[in-house]
Amino acid sequence: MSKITRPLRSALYIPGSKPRALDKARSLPCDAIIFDLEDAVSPDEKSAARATLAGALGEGGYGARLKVIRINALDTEWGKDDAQAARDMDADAILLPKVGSPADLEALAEIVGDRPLWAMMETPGAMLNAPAIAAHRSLQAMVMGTNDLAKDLQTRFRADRLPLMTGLGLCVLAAKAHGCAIVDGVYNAFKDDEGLRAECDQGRDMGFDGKTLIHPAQLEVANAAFSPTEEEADLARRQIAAYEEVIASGQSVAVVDGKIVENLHVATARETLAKLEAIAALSAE
Ligand SMILES: CC(C)(COP(=O)(O)OP(=O)(O)OC[C@H]1O[C@@H](n2cnc3c(N)ncnc32)[C@H](O)[C@@H]1OP(=O)(O)O)[C@@H](O)C(=O)NCCC(=O)NCCSC(=O)C[C@H](O)C(=O)O
Ligand SMILES: [Mg+2]
Repeated sequence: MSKITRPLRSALYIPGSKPRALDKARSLPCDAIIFDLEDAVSPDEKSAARATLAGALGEGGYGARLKVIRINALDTEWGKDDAQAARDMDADAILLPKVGSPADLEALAEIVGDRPLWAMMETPGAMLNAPAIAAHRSLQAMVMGTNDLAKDLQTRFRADRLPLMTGLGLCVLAAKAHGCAIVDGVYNAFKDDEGLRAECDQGRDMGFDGKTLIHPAQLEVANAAFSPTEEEADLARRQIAAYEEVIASGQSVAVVDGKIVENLHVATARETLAKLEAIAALSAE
């Protein structure tokens, strides 16, 4: 069971320094907003961005969207001030970049208390320490930082992300083992819908809950890719019905479309329908 039960199909980064984008986000169809104080904000704008973000969150208006603040790492000149400021802002979680071990999360927890934490998974060390990071008591979600990971691994870009697969897989395993949500990395070419769709589909197939995004134009593709399809919903309903029928007749295995359906498949089918309901509830707000 995941520590976050609401949909996380789309998590849009918004530079904390851009009032227009901060305002626009109040009407965008994203499941989560990552208010960024790190890479999307230049060094000379860092402290002004902190104040701008505090103002925007104080004003509110972000509705049911999950609000996450990405601070700078604690070993930077801005990290501690960011953490103290974020502690007092109206947000659902604080996202720490460049997490290397649970000690990094512990250092943040010392400043922000029991606020829920998210971790950027974006270094080779983080991939190797993923299970220990996922086990931290305050951690609710992992976010892949595929740009930083590719940089540290000195990989070349490949559409199939083969060089990143080991890291992505390790983080998915660690997150699932500890009930954390996990959101895939960004797709930099924000005008390339086909490339984005392919990467979202790959992430969905791997078990990611959703995708981090850098531009509003990417929302529709990600929301669709991480929503159950009509065919999946129809199959789920038929599996549940067929299984209930065989159980009533004293058996334990049904067959639907030539494939066996056991209690574990029914659990997945129920999750599919629950996810659809959660998405519908979000859209209705
Ligand atoms: C990529 C951008 C710099 C493009 O900006 P811009 O040229 O302004 O785009 P548009 O003119 O097409 O914008 C149209 C309108 O949409 C608003 N907008 C744009 N981006 C966003 C956004 N992210 N959230 C909300 N609203 C947004 C504009 O304000 C326009 O609005 P309006 O004028 O009212 O029509 C820009 O999109 C951008 O800065 N994106 C975010 C970049 C970012 O956050 N980067 C850091 C996160 S990624 C990362 O760090 C990766 C990770 O750590 C890793 O290691 O992989
Ligand atoms: Mg990064």
